[in-house]
Amino acid sequence: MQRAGQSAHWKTVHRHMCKTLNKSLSSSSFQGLMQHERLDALLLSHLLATHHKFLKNSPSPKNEKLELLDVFLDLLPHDQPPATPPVVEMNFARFPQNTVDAIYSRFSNNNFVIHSHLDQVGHGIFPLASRLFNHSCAPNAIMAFTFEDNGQPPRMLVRALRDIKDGEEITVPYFDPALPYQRRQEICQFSYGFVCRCPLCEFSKRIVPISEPPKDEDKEEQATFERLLCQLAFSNSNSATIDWPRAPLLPSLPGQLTPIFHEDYLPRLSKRFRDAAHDGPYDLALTKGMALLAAYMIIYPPYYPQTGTHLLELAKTAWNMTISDQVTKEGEADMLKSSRRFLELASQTLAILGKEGDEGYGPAADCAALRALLES
Ligand SMILES: C[S@@+](CC[C@H](N)C(=O)[O-])C[C@H]1O[C@@H](n2cnc3c(N)ncnc32)[C@H](O)[C@@H]1O
Repeated sequence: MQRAGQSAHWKTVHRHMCKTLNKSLSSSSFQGLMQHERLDALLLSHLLATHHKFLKNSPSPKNEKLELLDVFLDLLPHDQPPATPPVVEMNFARFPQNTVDAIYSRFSNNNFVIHSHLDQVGHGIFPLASRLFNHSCAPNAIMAFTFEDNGQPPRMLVRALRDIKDGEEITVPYFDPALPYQRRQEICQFSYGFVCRCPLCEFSKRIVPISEPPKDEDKEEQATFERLLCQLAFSNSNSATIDWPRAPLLPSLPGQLTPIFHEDYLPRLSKRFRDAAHDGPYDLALTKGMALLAAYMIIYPPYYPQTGTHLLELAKTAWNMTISDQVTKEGEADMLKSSRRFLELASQTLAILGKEGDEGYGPAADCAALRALLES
């Protein structure tokens, strides 16, 4: 059944693209595009090939594919899409520029990144979501995706991160809100054609240019910085009793801590955490991991998926500490409590994202495996 479907699809659409595809993909104009523009070029060309085929052969308004294209063309266009849309060369005459422009101006504006456990796996248009959900870097909901193993496209689910009041707008993140401010504004402006005025962007706008974070060589300055960060995010220093902040932390962020928004800060800190969590020493991993968790609690809303996956890594690191030779008997009991608490918060958080298609692997399975170890 699936094979027959694929072969029909090839006849209708792929043959228009594929004969010239290899030549096109190796051309200097295609190679000069950014990674996401290449993906857009392929998707856009596919859409144009579909449009071409069905308009040419079946102009009846009852045609299902044409109706889908009508839905697509009814979406909000980008005011000023790039002058030259990226298009892969195809096996038929050039499209009229106004057709390409009409499609492209709706294309990037309504594209969503499809992810599985936060790894980007593609782009997609979901017409209902495209009509309903605006972006915020301080969203009250997230998008999750489910993947069925039956050749059907992924399904998008929108899940609330907290109670949403009657009449309050439901907003989702179109990209990772922890990206540097300038990068976030570029994506909003160039891909979607708007200026983001969410609380995180309004705050970020006031603190540019952002001062440099303490350097790795400045151990003392760095330790003071991380202590301050944890004091702001956690009401006490005991990792076994940490919780989500009761109110947003951003408004009370002192000036000394604004370097957490510097473009180098999060990538450097998460690398130091990952390296130490992998190779040890685990006490260093926990110090860096707590500082990173504190930064996430300031930047992301509570129960945000990225914080959930980090909490899971912290739970694993605390468990590894208990079975290492770095810990005393008393310290071991404390680390077990911390690991349980990290795992509890991680499980609550990742439950909101859901399984994203996995069975037997992925964060849900990791949580179950660690829970079994902690209960043994
Ligand atoms: C996926 S659509 C969202 C639904 C759209 N507002 C509609 O009415 O069809 C994306 C477009 O909505 C607008 N948009 C999304 N988030 C916005 C925001 N935070 N501020 C202003 N405009 C926004 C932009 O025009 C963007 O290109």
